[in-house]
Amino acid sequence: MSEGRFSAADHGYMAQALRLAARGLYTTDPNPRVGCVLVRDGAVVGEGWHERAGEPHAEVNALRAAGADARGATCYVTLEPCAHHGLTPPCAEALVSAGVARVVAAMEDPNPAVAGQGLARLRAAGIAVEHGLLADQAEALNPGFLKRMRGGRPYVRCKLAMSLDGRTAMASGESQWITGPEARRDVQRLRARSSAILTGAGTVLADDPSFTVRAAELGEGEPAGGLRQPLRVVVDPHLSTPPTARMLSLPGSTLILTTSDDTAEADALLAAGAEVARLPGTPDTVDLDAVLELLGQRGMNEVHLETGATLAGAMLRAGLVDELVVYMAPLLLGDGARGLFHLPGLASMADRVELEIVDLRAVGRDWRISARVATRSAAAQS
Ligand SMILES: Nc1nc(O)c(N)c(N[C@@H]2O[C@H](COP(=O)(O)O)[C@@H](O)[C@H]2O)n1
Repeated sequence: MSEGRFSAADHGYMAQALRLAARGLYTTDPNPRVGCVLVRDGAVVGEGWHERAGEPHAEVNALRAAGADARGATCYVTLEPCAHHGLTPPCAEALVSAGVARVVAAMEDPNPAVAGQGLARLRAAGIAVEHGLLADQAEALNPGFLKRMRGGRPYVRCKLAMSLDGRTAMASGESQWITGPEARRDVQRLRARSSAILTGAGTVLADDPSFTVRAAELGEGEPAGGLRQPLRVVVDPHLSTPPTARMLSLPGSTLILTTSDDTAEADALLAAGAEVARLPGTPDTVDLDAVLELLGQRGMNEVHLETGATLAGAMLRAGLVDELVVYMAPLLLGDGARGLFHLPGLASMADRVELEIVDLRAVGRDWRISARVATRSAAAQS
């Protein structure tokens, strides 16, 4: 739907609502990031954003701020107001009760519990309702929530760091530190916005990573209410993660996904604080479709894939990666050093993986390249 029918003032207020929504970037999971602005007689009378699941939605926070001034106001909201009773009551009812005159939503909510019913409820109450203003920006705020609501699976962002000659580590495996401190801080932001960090047992064995979000490195101050730690998920067909792995003793939870039925190893991991789940696959591989299916069922929106060339290559080949974020450092690591993806069987140009670079920027002394991958579901639609 064309955005041309909206005024410059409409655009400005929706842009303000989008900025408010972004304040929930690290905190709203598994809920979407949503912002709301109430305007009456050319003045903002209330604004709000959704901060945390179980707490008031953006519209309710804006209505509370506006009080009686909400009557006759226009509500600019970045996602269709909800119509259902979830953890909180329906926002559409609250907007009707407050007497708002017009609602402009950036986009419809694909949550099957909402899906147009919020807008319909407002229209039924005689409120002027429009949607489709700055919809692309609203969509970009919540890639994981929207993908999960539409298809049940999370959005997968694969983070990689490489030298200018495309290497991730020396042949010996030595890899610390390819990128500079600014890029590492940027990675903390990617982790902090994610529901889960997905890795392979090979990475756990080689690097003993912590995979935590650390307030001191995030560089944005700790959100009120504390930092949310993404769920750490290890793809581990042989249950080779040691119970002494560093991540098991750090804040947050760890889920080990395996095809092994070795109960002694599973019990040792359980005793160390991990959760162990069995999935389909072979003795040497966990079915990666089943991994994403499970994470979607568990309400994971954005999955941050931080792993070695084997799992990264398998995810890419299976069409399960939505976005690559590659940090390129001004270094040459030379022959014999390791590459980004293990892609066996990619033999001819017909097998190539197509990417679309959507953003390129300097991060400290490094470059960050963000690229969209043609995923299996997108390829099937084209
Ligand atoms: N329009 C709108 N504004 C917000 O601030 C929201 N958080 C949502 N979320 C939608 O409602 C569902 C969550 O409802 P509860 O918090 O459990 O009541 C979420 O799945 C979205 O569909 N919408």
